[in-house]
Amino acid sequence: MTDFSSIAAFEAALGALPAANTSAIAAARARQGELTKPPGSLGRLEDIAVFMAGWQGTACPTLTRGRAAIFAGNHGFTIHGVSAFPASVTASMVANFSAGGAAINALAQAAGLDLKIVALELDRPTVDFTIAPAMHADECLAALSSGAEVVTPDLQILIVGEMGIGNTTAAAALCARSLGGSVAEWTGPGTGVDSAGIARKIAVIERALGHHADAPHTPFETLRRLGGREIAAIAGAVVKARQLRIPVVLDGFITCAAIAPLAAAVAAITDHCIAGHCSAEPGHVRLLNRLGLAPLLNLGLRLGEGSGAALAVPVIRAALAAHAQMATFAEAGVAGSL
Ligand SMILES: O=C(O)c1ccc[n+]([C@@H]2O[C@H](COP(=O)([O-])O)[C@@H](O)[C@H]2O)c1
Ligand SMILES: Cc1cc2nc[nH]c2cc1C
Repeated sequence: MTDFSSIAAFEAALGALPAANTSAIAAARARQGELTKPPGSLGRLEDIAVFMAGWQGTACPTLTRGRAAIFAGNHGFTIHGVSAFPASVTASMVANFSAGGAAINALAQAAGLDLKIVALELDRPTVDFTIAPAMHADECLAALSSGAEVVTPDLQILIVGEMGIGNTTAAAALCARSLGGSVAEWTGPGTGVDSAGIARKIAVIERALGHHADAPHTPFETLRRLGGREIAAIAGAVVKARQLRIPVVLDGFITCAAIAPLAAAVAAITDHCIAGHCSAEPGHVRLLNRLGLAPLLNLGLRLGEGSGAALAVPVIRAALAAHAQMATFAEAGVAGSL
């Protein structure tokens, strides 16, 4: 059984996003006001505890069952020389994930997360989007469903990450198409191309946007034409997580770009999302601003693999520990005001 077996099913899911539990939010906010600290002094930690309360539907949320889901895909437009690495690295890195040797293996373990790697037809790259849609509708639906399938109801948080040589080019195209602005504003070095490489990326994206200019501006059509399998899988996972009221931690530029087409149509799609970090890829800070998300960390990462999102999980867990374990003014006998 696939979750998104038709375009209508995906659009219906996007049109019926559940909201957080407002009474749990009010109870958690009230508890924050009673804890032994000046009001607001734990800054974002307070907001995180209240956010988690809203999605778990309880005043005192916990975080013991989290999953990092990393989606991998290959892109047809890599023939145009848009990455500092060959497309074969996508499959090689998937083997490295399976062997336990990648950054995300170490960081997921350090964060106490279950790690799930989903390689999406790496032997069959998407079509070069400068000449045709990257995916057929059924391929895009299959990718959306692959993302949804990793989201099980037992999870208390979902970390999304990706691996796909060339995918900063797809991400920039999605941002330009969904959010506007010049292609150059969304285009950066990715894995480390030089200024000539960035100029090549801009030219490739402009050709793609020109080719698809008359297509409908729906989330599905934008993902299908300009995205990739790993990108559509992330979109599917984020929507499925929302249906199950599971909060999502987004990683870098590509994971955020995966939801840009959704956010352009349904701004509330980010309500259950936390931006784990701000990537060094220059378009990411611009994209976070457009999505209305403030990143938890800013460590100069530009790796992908869900690395920055996994790093944010211990901060979220610490926010819940403070929320659950601190004494109230009444319990500690501390004066709560003048
Ligand atoms: O997460 C990010 O912001 C990020 C920024 C730059 C590169 N990446 C990773 O590098 C790959 C894409 O870079 P590129 O140069 O091949 O487009 C892909 O596997 C991403 O996971 C990821
Ligand atoms: C080695 C390597 C590891 C990666 N992890 C995510 N994107 C990547 C790109 C490269 C090139």
